[in-house]
Order: sequence, then C-alpha cells, then structure tokens
Amino acid sequence: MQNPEAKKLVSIKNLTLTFNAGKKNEKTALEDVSFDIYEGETFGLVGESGSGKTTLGRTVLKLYDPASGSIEFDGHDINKMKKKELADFRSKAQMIFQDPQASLNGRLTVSNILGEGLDEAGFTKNKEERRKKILELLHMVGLNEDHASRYPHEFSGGQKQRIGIARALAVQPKFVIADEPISALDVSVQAQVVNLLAKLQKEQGLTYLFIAHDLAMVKYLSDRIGVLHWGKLVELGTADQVYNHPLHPYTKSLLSAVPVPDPVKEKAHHVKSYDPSFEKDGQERHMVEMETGHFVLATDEEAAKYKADQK
Ligand SMILES: Nc1ncnc2c1ncn2[C@@H]1O[C@H](COP(=O)(O)OP(=O)(O)OP(=O)(O)O)[C@@H](O)[C@H]1O
Repeated sequence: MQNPEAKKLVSIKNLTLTFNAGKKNEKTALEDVSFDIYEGETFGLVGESGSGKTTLGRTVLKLYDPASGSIEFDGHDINKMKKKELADFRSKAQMIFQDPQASLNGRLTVSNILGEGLDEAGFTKNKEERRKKILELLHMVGLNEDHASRYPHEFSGGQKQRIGIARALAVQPKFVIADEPISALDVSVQAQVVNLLAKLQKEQGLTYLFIAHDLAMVKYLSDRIGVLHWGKLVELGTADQVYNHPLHPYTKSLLSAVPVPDPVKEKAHHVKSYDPSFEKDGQERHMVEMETGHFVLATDEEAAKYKADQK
C-alpha cells in the first residue's frame, strides 16, 4: 500500500460464487474470498488458469451475482445499489480485457468507440468538445489524431490494447480491473503497455486490480498480492512478502515456476529501456525480457551485464 492512511475502495467479504447451482455441472468458482483494495494501490491477483481470477473480476463489476458474501465499493454494497447509484458505479469501475480485439467493436471507428464512452458518462456537451476529449484520450495512451478515423482491425495488438485502455478511461473511472491485459500481446510491446498503465495510475490516481498468472510481472506492479487457488484466497500480503516469503505451498509452487533472474546465469532476450522508464524504489530501471519470456527490472549495472552476456 502506497499510503497507510488510504481508505478502502473495494471491500470483498466472504464471497462465494457457484455456476450452474443445483445442476449436474455445478461449479463453485469462488469460495469464501475476502480482501480489501485500498485507494491508489495496485492489487495483484494471481493464480493458475481456472483458479477463478476472471470470475472474481467480473463479480466485483456486478456482472455475476454471488451466492453469498458482499462487495462494497466506496462504502456501498454493490448488490444493494439503486439505479442512479448503480449507473455511477458502472462508470467508476471499469475493465481492461485480455483480448483487445474481442473487446472493441470492430464496426466502429476509434473515434466512435471512445465517443460512446464519453457520451455514456455525459461528458460531451457538443461536437467540438467531444472531438477534443477524444483527442485527449488518444494522446493520453500514446496515439494521435490520425488514429481517430481508423477501425480496430487497422491496429497492432499493442495499439488495440491502448484503445481498450482509452475506452476504459473515457468515463473517468476510479477503479480499473485489468484482466491479464498483456498476456495476448507480443512480448516486445508488453512492457510498453505495463508502463502506460503505471503512468496513467500516477497521473489519474487510479486504483488497479491487476489479474495475471505471472507472478514475476505482478511483483513489480503490485503493492499487495493475493493468490487464488481453486477459488480460495490462499495467500495475501505485500508484494515483497508474497514473493520473498511465501507461506502457502501453492504460492511456493507458483514461485518455483517463476525463474529467478540471475544476471550471471540467465541470458536476456532483449534489453530495452522504455520512455518513461520503469521506476522501482525511486530508481529508474530497464525492462529486460528474459529468454524464458519473463520480464525483470534491472538497474543500469544489471542491464549492462545482461547486454554483455547476450554477445
Ligand atoms: N460462465 C461460466 N459457467 C460455468 N463455469 C464457469 C463460467 N465461467 C468460469 N467457469 C468456471 O469457473 C472456474 C474459474 O474460471 P475463471 O475463468 O474465473 O478462471 P481464471 O483463473 O480466470 O482462468 P484463466 O486464467 O484461464 O482465464 C473454471 O473452472 C471455469 O471453468
């Protein structure tokens, strides 16, 4: 948590969710899950495929009804919200999806995709203002005016994800669930999208629930991490605690699948610095892609070692 005084933005209590309840194919996807997400933090949620991460994200956005338990957003139970409160919640809490292609309407231009969000939130009084806001959103995510009239299929995966991010931010949310936002992207652009998310969080004071199966990336992004295993939260702690002193055997097994970077032994695939550089503990770092496909953040000295090792 960046600020120990921060208040709870999302509070999940004893959440249980069952698909196909009472049927032969009944499946309890979440069981008695409780945790809080504080304003301004990034909460990383990790677990293997099928552990319930996406289901949890969707339930927090009120896309699924839990069997029991509660979810509070800004102090209000989302399952007891009245129409106006619910509409407000829907714009305050947004999602960025794993597959940017599938989450963007292919029949709309980028301008209309972003404009739709602005219209929904009632942020556009007239055409000129709408156009200006669309350009602002494009610039915010590193795109430009020329991109506005194009369709999603005309963009690369990384650019599509930038549009997905701009779409989520059009309604000025406080809370963003990023559900494996870089998994579908080419490894060479993953770090750029992560940097963009980190930059936007700083600029706009966003709170993130960052869902991933890769503990290595989550460690660098998250203030705290929760580990889901078969629908249960088996570990919860600061990124450092979970990564360096895991308590649960499942977390340990997840970690053993994560290669621990060793500049001497492990060869890097690319050594790249991005602008703005990734920051950790107040120090600028290089994002280095390892041969295993994982990323590590390296100091100047470490990056130089990786580079030398590549030759
Ligand atoms: N709509 C649904 N109907 C029935 N079962 C579902 C549904 N959605 C998910 N499940 C089941 O619930 C469990 C949790 O799925 P979920 O998609 O939340 O996992 P996940 O951790 O996000 O996995 P992945 O990383 O593969 O996306 C799985 O066993 C899945 O098959």
